[in-house]
Amino acid sequence: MQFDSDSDSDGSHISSTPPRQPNPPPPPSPKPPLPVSNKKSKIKTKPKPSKSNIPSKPPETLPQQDPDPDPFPLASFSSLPFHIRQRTSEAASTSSSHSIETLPAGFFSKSISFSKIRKPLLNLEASENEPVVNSPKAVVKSAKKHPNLIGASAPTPIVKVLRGAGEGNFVKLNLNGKRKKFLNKGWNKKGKFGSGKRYRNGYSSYSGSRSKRKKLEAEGGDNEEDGLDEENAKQQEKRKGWENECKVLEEAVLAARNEASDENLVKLLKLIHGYDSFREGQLEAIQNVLAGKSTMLILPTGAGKSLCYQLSALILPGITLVVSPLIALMIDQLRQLPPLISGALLSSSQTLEESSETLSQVRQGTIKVLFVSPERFLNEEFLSVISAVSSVSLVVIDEAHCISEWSHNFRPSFMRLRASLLHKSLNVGSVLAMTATATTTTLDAIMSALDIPYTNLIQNAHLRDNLRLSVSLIKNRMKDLLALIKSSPFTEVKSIIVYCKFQSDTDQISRYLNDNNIKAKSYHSGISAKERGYVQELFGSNKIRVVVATVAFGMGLDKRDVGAVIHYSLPESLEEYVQEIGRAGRDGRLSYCHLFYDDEMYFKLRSLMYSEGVDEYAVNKFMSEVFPADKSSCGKICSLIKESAARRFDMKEETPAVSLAQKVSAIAVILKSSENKHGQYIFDIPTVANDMGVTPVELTDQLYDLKLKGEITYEMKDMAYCYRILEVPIDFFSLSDDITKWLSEVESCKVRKMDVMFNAAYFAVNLCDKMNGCSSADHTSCLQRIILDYFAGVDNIDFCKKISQSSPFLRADIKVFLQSNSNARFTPRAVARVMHGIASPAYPYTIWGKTHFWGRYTKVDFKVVMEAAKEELKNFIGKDML
Ligand SMILES: Nc1ncnc2c1ncn2[C@@H]1O[C@H](COP(=O)(O)OP(=O)(O)OP(=O)(O)O)[C@@H](O)[C@H]1O
Repeated sequence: MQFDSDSDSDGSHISSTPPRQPNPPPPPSPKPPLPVSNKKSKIKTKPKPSKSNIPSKPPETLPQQDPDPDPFPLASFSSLPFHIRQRTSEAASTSSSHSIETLPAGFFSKSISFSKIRKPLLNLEASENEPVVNSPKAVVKSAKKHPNLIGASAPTPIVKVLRGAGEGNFVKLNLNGKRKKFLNKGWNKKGKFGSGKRYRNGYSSYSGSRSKRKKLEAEGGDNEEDGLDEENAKQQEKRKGWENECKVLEEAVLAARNEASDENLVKLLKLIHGYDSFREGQLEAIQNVLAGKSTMLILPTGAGKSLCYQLSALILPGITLVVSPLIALMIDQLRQLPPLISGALLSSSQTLEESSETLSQVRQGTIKVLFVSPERFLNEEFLSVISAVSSVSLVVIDEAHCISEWSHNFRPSFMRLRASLLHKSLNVGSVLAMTATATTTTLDAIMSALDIPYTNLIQNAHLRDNLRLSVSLIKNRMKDLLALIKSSPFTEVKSIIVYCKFQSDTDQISRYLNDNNIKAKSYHSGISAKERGYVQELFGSNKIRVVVATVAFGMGLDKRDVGAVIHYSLPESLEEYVQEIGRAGRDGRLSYCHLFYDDEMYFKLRSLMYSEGVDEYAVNKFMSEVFPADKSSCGKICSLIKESAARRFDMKEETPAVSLAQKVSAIAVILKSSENKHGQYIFDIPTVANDMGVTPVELTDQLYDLKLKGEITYEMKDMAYCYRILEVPIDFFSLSDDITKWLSEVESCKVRKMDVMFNAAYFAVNLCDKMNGCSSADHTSCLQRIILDYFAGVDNIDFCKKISQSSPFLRADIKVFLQSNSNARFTPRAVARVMHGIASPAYPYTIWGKTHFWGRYTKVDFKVVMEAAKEELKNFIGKDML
């Protein structure tokens, strides 16, 4: 659950299942209450939120317009405890020093595999954005034994793509100028290349000729003998050729391993990738890594960062781990791995069997590059397998900006990837952090977390110069877009991406474009994974010309001939803008990036920046949920139930549960500690685990075994974050204060990014003196300068101040609002949200959207509105109450 999804009105939104009264909650007490809740009973008794109250981020002034969720949600339950530690502990950053420890994925390895069973393959953002999650409630029903039970109940297709495992791993390799097909397999365990028998054109054709010979013999065709001999000779020649190529490669790799000279590396580059030379930054990065120097690599999008770890991995003796934020990205990178480099991926969307198989390959040393999600990386089982088996030569942190909360895409689980963990626990040779978008602040955070010295920073300009940038004020929305696409140079462009902020816009626009004879499809996280894959495929094969997408599209997309990127809505930051325009022109050809902007969208998006914030009162409330009042709670495993809807399996009863209980103690305990609803037993995993004296993972293991045997089926409900309390903080108030300040800084940082983005667009259109190549249709020069300044930390981007810092009627309006809703209780933030038209669970649009103050003050700074609300609330309910 994200903070964006809740209100702070009574602080309860921070709790896992806030009360969802139709009416606003009571006002906050002057001091946030100390923790008093009994966690266990709360978990049991918490009401399930009604659907209408499920928190929403969208601006409810336009109810259909749901901004697509950030693929990297800012904060979650799992993240906050983490930050608690970050803020309060000077100690080493391993999980054991946390006040609480979000239980690592390994701890719940079995339960994670359950969640996979429930997830469709390409529900990528969802599955990967789930941090350390367990489902504490399960519904168990004894099942009919059926041989296909698991298959039937486990529809998830295999995500792992183990190279060399089948046809799917065919990759074309340009070896010595010739393009040939291989069944991938490069290095074997001894560090030698695989034998020629994996060469597809070798043995398969060879055996083909044997069968042909048999057939001919049977037919008594004497005259064919000569032809067969000839064919055999050809095949043997081919095989020899392959063996020679292997030898050449092997020698090249060994030469580069012995001496990472420019010459040796260029030779290898040619052999492996078929390129004649390195691009800027690549050679230096590879040489650094091979010399064991941890390196920070900042290269523009599409500049070829992946190649740096691919080649290094081939040369280095041990395994290379690549930590990536999204499964889509991992799959894409795995596909792009040259065939001689054996690769696999591990993610929380795999079944137990799949991940076990991969881990066993890792144990055997047959995997050279392993892609892994950050959650998986922090999994205890994974860490122990990796540290026990292979030497880890290199850890690559892709999209490394996710480490920093000051980036546009903060991913809490990335933050736990710290030098101390990588070097102490895994004895990693070196770390390669890569990103295309990092401001100086973000860079500082990454480099300090990963202990990378500034001498090892390789940085190149942030924009490719084949991108032509332009901006205009949008007036007639879709008509302007259509006119643009139908005008030169866009009219000549084959593949176009149109980025929108809201899902509903993407559907509407794609319909509109199709109506106007432009083949388009929409893409956002609200459509099914299958459909998304289909759209991507259509676009990839040029069967549609335009994809109208939210931020969900494009990460990891390496369609080289995207000729234009159009921003229909203002991106939230220059980082996002740079990332998205980076999808264009990856083939090096001149490509066009047009940005539409307008004040209204800016105000709306700016207001949304405040939808995630929380107040100290809310933080306190959250803390009292996290840490039960019982001081002896150290070591206890607790859970906070997520609001996500439960999924159901189709369950049929055969063996009565009581009979099963006689055989299996877990079931006996479950029957005792669960309520039976329509034949289903609903229980709390941590509670049952505690009753049994086992860990939740042991319990879920047992359940999984029973499921494999077909004894039970079950589904997980009320997803929750599980954590173990390591230490109850002594000073809740200062801790809350720290957390609140931190959250407020993060919020301000996001708002600032939005302002900078708007100001850049405004400057290009209104203030640029149109020199240095800029014109009314081409803003490349000034935008490039603004972007470079921004990433370099030059802070001169306050060109215009559209947001008001005061309003004559604000106080009066707030007063009227409070008076007319005197039965409701508000915090200043809650009032400001109403005035900005931001819905929250306690103040949903369905109720509060009707007030005519809803969204009235989006042009006035949120903080100014909050201050005014605070003053009015003081007058209204008395000074002491705030
Ligand atoms: N030295 C090179 N010469 C020619 N092409 C190259 C070279 N290095 C990489 N490329 C190609 O450039 C394209 C983009 O590379 P890659 O996907 O690694 O970019 P990236 O920096 O990771 O981009 P992003 O940040 O957008 O993911 C790929 O098709 C790759 O094969």
